[in-house]
Parts: sequence; C-alpha cells; structure tokens
Amino acid sequence: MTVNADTTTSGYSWRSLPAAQQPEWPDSEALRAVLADLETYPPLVFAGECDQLRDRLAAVARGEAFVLQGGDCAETFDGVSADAIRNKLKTLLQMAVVLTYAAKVPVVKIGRMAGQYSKPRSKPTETRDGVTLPVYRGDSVNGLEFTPEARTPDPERLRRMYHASSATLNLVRAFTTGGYADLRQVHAWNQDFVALSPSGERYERLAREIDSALAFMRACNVDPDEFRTVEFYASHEALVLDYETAMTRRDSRTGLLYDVSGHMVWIGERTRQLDGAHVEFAAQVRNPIGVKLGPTTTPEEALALIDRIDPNREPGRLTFITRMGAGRIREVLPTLVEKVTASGAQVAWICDPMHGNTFEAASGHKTRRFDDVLDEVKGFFEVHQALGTHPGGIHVELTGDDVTECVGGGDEIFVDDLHQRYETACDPRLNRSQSLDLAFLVAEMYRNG
Ligand SMILES: O=C[C@H](O)[C@H](O)COP(=O)(O)O
Ligand SMILES: C=C(OP(=O)(O)O)C(=O)O
Repeated sequence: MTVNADTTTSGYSWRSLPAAQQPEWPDSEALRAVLADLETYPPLVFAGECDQLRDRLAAVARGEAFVLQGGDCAETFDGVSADAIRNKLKTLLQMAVVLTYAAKVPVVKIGRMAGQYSKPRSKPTETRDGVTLPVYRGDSVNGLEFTPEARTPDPERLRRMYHASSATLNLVRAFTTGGYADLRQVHAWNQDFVALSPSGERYERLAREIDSALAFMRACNVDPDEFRTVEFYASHEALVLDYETAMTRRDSRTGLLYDVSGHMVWIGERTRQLDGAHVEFAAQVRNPIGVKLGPTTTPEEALALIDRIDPNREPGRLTFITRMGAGRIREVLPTLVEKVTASGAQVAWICDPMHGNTFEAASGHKTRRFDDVLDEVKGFFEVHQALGTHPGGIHVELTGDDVTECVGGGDEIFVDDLHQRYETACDPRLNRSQSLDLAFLVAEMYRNG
C-alpha cells in the first residue's frame, strides 16, 4: 500500500501491514495528489448515522429485525443516472415491503450502493486472443474496456468514485426522505411492472392488503407522516485502502475514527487475513463492519475475527455475511454458528447466496441459478432454525433493470437468454422480477420459522 506523506493519515496502524488485492498505481505522485484532495472533501455520511445503523444491527443480532442488503456487484460511473438509481432503490423498497408485511419483521435496508466501485479478483490479469492486460478491478481503479489505456489503474478514478458516490447518495436521500419512498406509494413503485411479471402481480395483491391496513391505521388516527420516510443506509466493500483511509476521519464528538465513505463497510472473502491491513482497518474504525465468510472458514478464524474486530462483544458491531454455496452451507455453517454462539459473541448472521453459486455457462457468461440462490437461503434458515439462532438477513447482488444475467426465476430466464441483456461489469445480478420472487420466498421461510 502507498504510504501517504500527509501526517493526518500516516499514523494509521493498518498502513504498515500487507494489503491484498490493491491496485498497482503506476504514478505515485498523481495518487498522492488525489488522496490529499480526498482527505479535505466533506464526509459522505455522518458518524451519528453509522452509530444508528449499529443500533439497528444490534436489533438484528438480538433476533428482532432482518437485514435486506443489496445492489450491484460493481457500480459503474456510467450507471450514475436517475433512472438506474431509482430502479434499484424501487426494487429494494418493494422487497423490503414484502418482507416487512409478509414476514412481519422490521427490515433494516442497506444498499450495496454509493461506493461499491472496487472489485477483488481471482487473477491479476486477463488474456484475450493472446493479449494479456491487467484485470478490471472496478471503476474506482480502471476501465472495463479491454485496451491497455483503459486497464491501466488511474488514481483520478478515486476522485470520480467520491463524486459518483456523493451524487448517488444525494439522490437516494432525496428519494427516501422526499416522498417517493412513502409507504402510500406501494402501488406506484409497481406500476411499470405489474402487467409484465408473475411476481409483479403477486406484489400488487400484497400492496392492496397494505392499502387496507393503512386505511385502518388512518381511521385509528395514526399520523400518516409516520409512513413518509424510510431509513436507508449505504454500504460497500472496503477494498482499496488508499481511498478508505483518505475518507477516514476523527469524529469531533468522541475522537473515534469513522470511515465516512459509507455507513457500513465490509471485508471480503479474499481480504480477511487476520494479519492483513483490511482486518486491522476494520478493527480501528467505529462503523458497523461486515466480514464475508466462505466455505473454507474455520471456527478458529471466525473467533479470531471477533476478537480483533469486536473485542467488546457489542451487538451490531460485527455482521458475518456467509457465502458458502448451496452445496456446502448445511455442512459448514452449523459448527461456525455453534462455536461463535458458545463464545458469547452477539454477531448478526446474514446470508449472501450469490458468491458461492457462480458458474460459467457454455456461452462464456458468468451466471447463477435462481434455484441455487434460493437453496442456499433455505440452507441458511434450516441451520439457524435447528440451532435456535437468528437468520438475520440476506445480502444480494441485484439491479432494478430487466437484465438477463442469472438463470431461472418465476419469469424464467434460460441459459440461451443470457446474451440478451447481460450488462454487469463483474458478477451476474438478479433482475427485478427475480429479486421480488426471492423476497416472497424469504418472507415465507421467515414466517414459517
Ligand atoms: O464480486 C466478486 C468478485 O469480484 C468476483 O467474484 C471475482 O470474480 P473473478 O473470479 O472473475 O475474478
Ligand atoms: C467480492 C464479493 O464477495 P466475496 O468477498 O464474498 O467474494 C462481493 O460481495 O462483491
């Protein structure tokens, strides 16, 4: 990792540790200049908002609420448009309504949004027709286009990431507090959708029930403004530590460090080394922290992560996001949950049913089967229900657009359809109809549990 000459950040403990998956910036002077600017930019979120999310996640850890975390695999600068942001938010709001109403549980809504611009990769390079170039690491680092110019890491992209995150968050705040997310709009969110899809019709029936519940509450004199705004939080993988460090500030109230680039940040499966910089970074900032746990995670590793990141065993501080794969979850998760519970830690457990279920179709598209996604969530619920612990939420890659990236779903996408609208910059996402299907099925699982 680059050493920042600026004394405001050079003392951070994670700077001296090995950091996996970092870009090789060719021009360290240019990098230094961008980071120095970023350090002076206003925070994207406030420390108090991060604390509030920690409180909400504490309720999840206690079994009193459910997390819906979702958004693109990789946000792109071109994707910062009002339509794309509104469609994603609308999908999340519809899923949240389904979960709240059908599962009767408060839903903590967290976007993989306004900062999800950096990607860890399996290989550092990509070869096409005998030409080898650096792999695409997300719009914060390089471009997707397969040319030497686009693939060369450019630190100016970190500045663009800040502005893209800021513009996204600004619109999300406007939508969620300015009336668009008002619960009385449940039908409006579905208008362009209902005639087109079975899940849209199912949603419309549920929205009618919500209408009559709202009418009942109005008759009981419940203040309608109670339904006007929605709490919505932003999260991303804290991957490029130069950026996250430049966005780390001391809270004037408490003197504690917060990463003000998002409310919650998570550490990925490829960067959760106990002696690495990412875990040390997560340990030092006060944001609620997520850590991805893949199928090779040992209970000892999970316990050591708790000791490092949540030494005070504070509910809401640490969320384990398991991503085992449908074929492994029933075998691997029980021991992890048992040992973590026995240790007295109160983590929130949420299920990422995407990252353990990716495969390459014959056409060369990376894809996921909706049935595998669903089966992993089912396995997650089965394990927690058998152990008497709380299945605390789902973490999904989705978009509000009608893409054809994952196969299956009620409005079925076939392998032969993948080429039609395959638009992801990295991994395949559920489209809007598949996302709603998932929400209905998860709500059933939750209610039955
Ligand atoms: O989103 C997650 C990772 O970045 C992605 O799964 C890595 O994929 P790769 O194996 O194509 O590098
Ligand atoms: C890279 C990701 O996941 P994981 O670290 O679980 O592979 C991701 O969620 O974008």
